[in-house]
Amino acid sequence: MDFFKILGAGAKFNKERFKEDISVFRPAQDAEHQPAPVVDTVPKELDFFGDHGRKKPAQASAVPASQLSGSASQFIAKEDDHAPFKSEAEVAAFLKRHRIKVWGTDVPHPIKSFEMLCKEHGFQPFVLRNLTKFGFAQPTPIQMQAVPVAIHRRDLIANAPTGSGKTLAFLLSILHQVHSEEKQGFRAVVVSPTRELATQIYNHLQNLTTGRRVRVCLMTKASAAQQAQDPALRQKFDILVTTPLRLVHAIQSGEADLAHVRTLVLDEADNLMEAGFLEQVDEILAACTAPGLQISLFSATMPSNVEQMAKTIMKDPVRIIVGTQNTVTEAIDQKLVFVGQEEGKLIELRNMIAGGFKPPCLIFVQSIERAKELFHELVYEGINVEAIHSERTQVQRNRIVQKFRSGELWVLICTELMARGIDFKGVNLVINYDFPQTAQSYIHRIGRTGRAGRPGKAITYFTKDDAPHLKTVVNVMRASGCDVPEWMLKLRNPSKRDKKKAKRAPAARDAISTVPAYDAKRQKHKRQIVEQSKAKKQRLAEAQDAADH
Ligand SMILES: Nc1ncnc2c1ncn2[C@@H]1O[C@H](COP(=O)(O)OP(=O)(O)OP(=O)(O)O)[C@@H](O)[C@H]1O
Repeated sequence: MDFFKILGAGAKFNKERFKEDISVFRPAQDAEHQPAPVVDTVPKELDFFGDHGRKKPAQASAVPASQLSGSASQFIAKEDDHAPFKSEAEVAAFLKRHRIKVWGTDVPHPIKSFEMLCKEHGFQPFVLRNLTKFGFAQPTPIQMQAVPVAIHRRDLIANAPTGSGKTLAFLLSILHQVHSEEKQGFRAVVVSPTRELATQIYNHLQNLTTGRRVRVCLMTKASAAQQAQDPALRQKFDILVTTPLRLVHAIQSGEADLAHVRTLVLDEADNLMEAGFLEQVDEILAACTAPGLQISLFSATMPSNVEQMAKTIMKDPVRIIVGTQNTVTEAIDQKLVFVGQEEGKLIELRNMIAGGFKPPCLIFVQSIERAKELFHELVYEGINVEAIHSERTQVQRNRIVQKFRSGELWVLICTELMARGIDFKGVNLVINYDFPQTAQSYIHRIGRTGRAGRPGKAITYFTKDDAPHLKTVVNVMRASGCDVPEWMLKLRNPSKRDKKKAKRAPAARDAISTVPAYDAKRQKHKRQIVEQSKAKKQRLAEAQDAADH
């Protein structure tokens, strides 16, 4: 038990040590003068995704650190920012400076600025206008390299940290492709794992197409039904944003026709290529029958087996990695907190709330049931708290997301549903109330904070039952530049079997409750009855709403 007490000291992030990592998600001018990267291959002990020994990319040549040191002028656009590259050596130095690594044949040169999109790549002026209008002044490193690769219609595997601007990277290349008014129906499709993320991508796209007749469809039950009734409507859309299941239903029922699709983007690709989604992705690929389909995969995590699988559906892909693969941005202050037993978590959380904390805050738990339990514990704490999970209706989910975005909600309890891709600006704190089941889950969950260069904090609670899996998170912390105590590094990595088991099902845990077990059971039963009746009322109200419209 003493051993675990020591763990309570946690591990702290060393900001000084890895401060150059911030360049991987800041727009270009921030990154311009960051020091050259030190790590090009993943050390064996940190190789939790099995990528050890990957060769260095050909393009990255050494640049003297003296040429890269920062100064106040790094925030001022330089004259030659819009000028084409003069030599391959200049390209290599540029890539190195921005911690961009590229693999592939005949890789197109990166862009130095958004202006280059119009000057060199034939983008229409409205794109630049809208980028400026919505505050995108300079490309981030992933945008610098992924956009030219995709507009040259090369298949692409893009791996960059959470919050580093991957969405804009794939949306810009789609806009380049669909600017003509062909009206053939969907020419580009973006698939993302959740409705929330699809909605966010759709909204982003709406902003970027302001003032243009590019028609974007967010596929919902209602929009699919509309298109089923009026096939002519389908012809009017250029870009489709959807989740896999919704799209497969639409394909099977004839509501969606992907015969003219020339660009397919899988966002959170490693998630989409996991068991639950893989069949659906196969079906979507089979429905894209146009010759020369270009496929792009984007994610902050890309395990090597997924990458191997992806390559079987791609032609001569270009692979881009920004920063060190499968790590977390330096902007996030990561901490592990030992809480003893399950009930220690609630004590720790209440202490933190009583001591004052800086909202907005996201709290991740491992199941819907636990999200409900924690909500009932926190609802009387005097903080504005809500819980979001897949049992809430879509209307409720939209309303909660909107309230959290507006600051009306301070604390949002969520399941894995919200772990990927969701961009809440300014989340200050992520708490892993339940220990994440995989390294990917940890990276994506805590990646909801520390986005676009903003600072953030992540706290992960662990009990003595989580100890065998502790090393999974320790490895990510270490690879991201945290100072982790020596003894933590000496912990054994979980075995392959343990990893598989953890991935398959979350750990068994006592209910989240401050009342004795028997009372808790009775309270839970009462709560279930109240919730069922509330849900019924909500469904009736929504049905009534729909009928009124
Ligand atoms: N060039 C840019 N300049 C300034 N802000 C940007 C730029 N590109 C993107 N952003 C902002 O950065 C934030 C994160 O972007 P985005 O959601 O695309 O991250 P991501 O890399 O897809 O993260 P995740 O892996 O979590 O999905 C967003 O708020 C976005 O508006």
